[in-house]
Amino acid sequence: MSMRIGVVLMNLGGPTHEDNVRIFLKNLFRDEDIIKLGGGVTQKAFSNVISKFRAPSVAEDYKEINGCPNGCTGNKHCFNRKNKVVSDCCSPINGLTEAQRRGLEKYFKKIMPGHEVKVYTCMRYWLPFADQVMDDMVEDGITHTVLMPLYPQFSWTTTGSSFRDWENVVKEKFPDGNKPWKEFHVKNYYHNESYLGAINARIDEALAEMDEETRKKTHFIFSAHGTPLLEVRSGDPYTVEIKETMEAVMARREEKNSYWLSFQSRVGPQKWTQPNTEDLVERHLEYGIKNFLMIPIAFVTDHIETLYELGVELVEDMEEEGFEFENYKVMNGLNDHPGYIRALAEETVNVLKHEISEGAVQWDQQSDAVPENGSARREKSAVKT
Ligand SMILES: C=CC1=C(C)c2cc3[nH]c(cc4nc(cc5[nH]c(cc1n2)c(C)c5CCC(=O)O)C(CCC(=O)O)=C4C)c(C)c3C=C
Ligand SMILES: [Fe+2]
Repeated sequence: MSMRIGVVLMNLGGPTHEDNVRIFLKNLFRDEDIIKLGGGVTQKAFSNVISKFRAPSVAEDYKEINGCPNGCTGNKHCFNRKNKVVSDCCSPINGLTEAQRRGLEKYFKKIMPGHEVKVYTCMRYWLPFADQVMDDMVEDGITHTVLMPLYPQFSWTTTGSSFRDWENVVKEKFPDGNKPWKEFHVKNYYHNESYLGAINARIDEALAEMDEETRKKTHFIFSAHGTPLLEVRSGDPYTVEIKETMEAVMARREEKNSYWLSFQSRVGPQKWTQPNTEDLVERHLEYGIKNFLMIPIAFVTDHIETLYELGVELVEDMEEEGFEFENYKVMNGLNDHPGYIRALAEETVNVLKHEISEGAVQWDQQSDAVPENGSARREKSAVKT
């Protein structure tokens, strides 16, 4: 049987319509990897109540940053696409993850012309779920599966949760342990040079829109989704990996702007990782610093946390408190940046290195992440070209 590779891009997903914001949140709060209530009836009751309570205000935020204004760009399982609904309340994470899927599939056609590589998206809290993805893969005759988290840093709350969910569905679908493919996992890839290069290219794009004087006085705020401190104490590597990512990005820049790390999107009463992004910006403003480049560091697409929380809410909150910015910019998400797509391809090839013959991959030099005149240095690729 010839080899058919399936790469599964695992992400969180987001609601595609106002009517499913509540169900999306219910799915999220029911996940015992994210809210540690042990599953069972307590967790179920909690997720019912909290999702009902939270949905109306979260729906308003999604409306503000709607990712589906001209018809749905999401995956083939998208509820809107099937019913030809143009939603005014769709998370951009859906369409942008689909763009990454298409970008990677196209890239594989170029670099592995002798192999069939299909790319799928698999969302944890909204369509398509693992169950649907596996049906598609069986239909496509996949023989080798690579589980590729769209989280460069490992956390049990994100990648860990997606892997666990996948494994549960595999057990249900193939109870005799006879799944029709060999499976490979990518745990994290924050050291990947193409990934780091893509972040630096996005930083350069943002700086290129400023005059030199503004550029020099711009402070970089690397903002990551926080986690409860309890996660860190119980050994979740995410926070350390986030810090290492930031240092690796900065180590590759020739011009060193002042830079800081903070955490956003706190949910619930528990203590979360510190400092909080809004508090850190406020502290800078109090010192008279008024120029910021916000760098969403744990996220690989634009979505509610970057576009709304950083792009709208933070500025409104600071201005309400009487602060003024001279220049405030949020870096664009990596989305389908060629460097990020290449990183995903490199990590896929790396876990399959014992399965594919030498010379099967023809790396494409032109899709390198960093433009010649970028201020970031390009390091040698981690994977031989
Ligand atoms: C990228 C890393 C992420 C980590 C780590 C993470 C942990 C984490 N998240 C919640 C609760 C919520 N997260 C929500 C949205 C959301 N979370 C991430 C990423 C991480 N979460 C993304 C990319 C998104 C946005 C999805 C989109 O549609 O745009 C939400 C829903 C929104 C809201 O109600 O505010 C919740 C809730 C916890 C509790 C947690 C760690 C324990
Ligand atoms: Fe989250």
